[in-house]
Amino acid sequence: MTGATVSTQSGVPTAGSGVMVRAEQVHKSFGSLEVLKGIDLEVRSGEVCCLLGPSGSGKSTFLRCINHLEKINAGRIWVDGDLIGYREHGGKLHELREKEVAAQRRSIGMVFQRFNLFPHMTVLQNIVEAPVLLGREKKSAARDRAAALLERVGLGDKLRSYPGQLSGGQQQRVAIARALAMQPKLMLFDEPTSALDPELVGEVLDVMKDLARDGMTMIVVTHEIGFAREVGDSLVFMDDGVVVESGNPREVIANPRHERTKAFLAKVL
Ligand SMILES: Nc1ncnc2c1ncn2[C@@H]1O[C@H](COP(=O)(O)OP(=O)(O)OP(=O)(O)O)[C@@H](O)[C@H]1O
Repeated sequence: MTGATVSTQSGVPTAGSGVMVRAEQVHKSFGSLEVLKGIDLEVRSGEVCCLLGPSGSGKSTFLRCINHLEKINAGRIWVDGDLIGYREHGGKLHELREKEVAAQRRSIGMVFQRFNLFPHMTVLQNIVEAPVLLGREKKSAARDRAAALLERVGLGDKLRSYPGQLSGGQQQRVAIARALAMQPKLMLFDEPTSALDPELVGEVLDVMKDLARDGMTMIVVTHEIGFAREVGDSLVFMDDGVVVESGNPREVIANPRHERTKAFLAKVL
């Protein structure tokens, strides 16, 4: 989209306006496969948005577009007033430089289905490494904060353990602490509990509930309907690259308006 003319829209979100994420007509294709077909979505600061939908509907791709892991083909995404991937200047869009992209990515934490921890590093090193590598703070300060974050996710006694010595639920909690170490404005969760044994799901959801209570803005791709109902401020149901319906999670779950939402909920409930 470099050099594309910017349409002068009213109501473009600015930093501190209360809108953390706005997506407008986001399109994404892989070759001839159109995966996102015009996604519109807004998440206000401090809200938890739960993204539901069948396999292949484009949920992960959408999260990856927010976090620069994929590049959109058309549309716009703002995070806290920053246009993702682009800068507007003289009525045109210009692609951000690598450093600017890195800065945007640092403000967004992402937790994946698989924890992707470094197996040869201790839990503490796994968390300290990113902020130190990025030159954000001295190692001693980063270690103190990492230890406090591990305490927060209930792993204060596992600092010196290696990932292989932990359960899946504990590893996922380390991954959450690692994402928080960058002090993100926004947390994206891509099916954070779907690789876990059922008895470990609750401990990860509890950490996420705690984050939500503290006012973290979160977009959560999940099939945990109970979590969406209890914690979600909004529920967005996606199918085949479009938002089919969205609203208050309790209302959508109790009274889905669209047949596709009804069919999906009937399967997962
Ligand atoms: N890098 C890629 N290259 C080609 N196709 C891709 C790529 N990433 C995703 N896709 C395709 O895009 C479609 C949507 O995938 P995506 O992972 O976003 O769906 P999803 O809703 O998150 O599904 P799931 O719940 O199974 O994770 C799928 O058909 C997938 O095969």
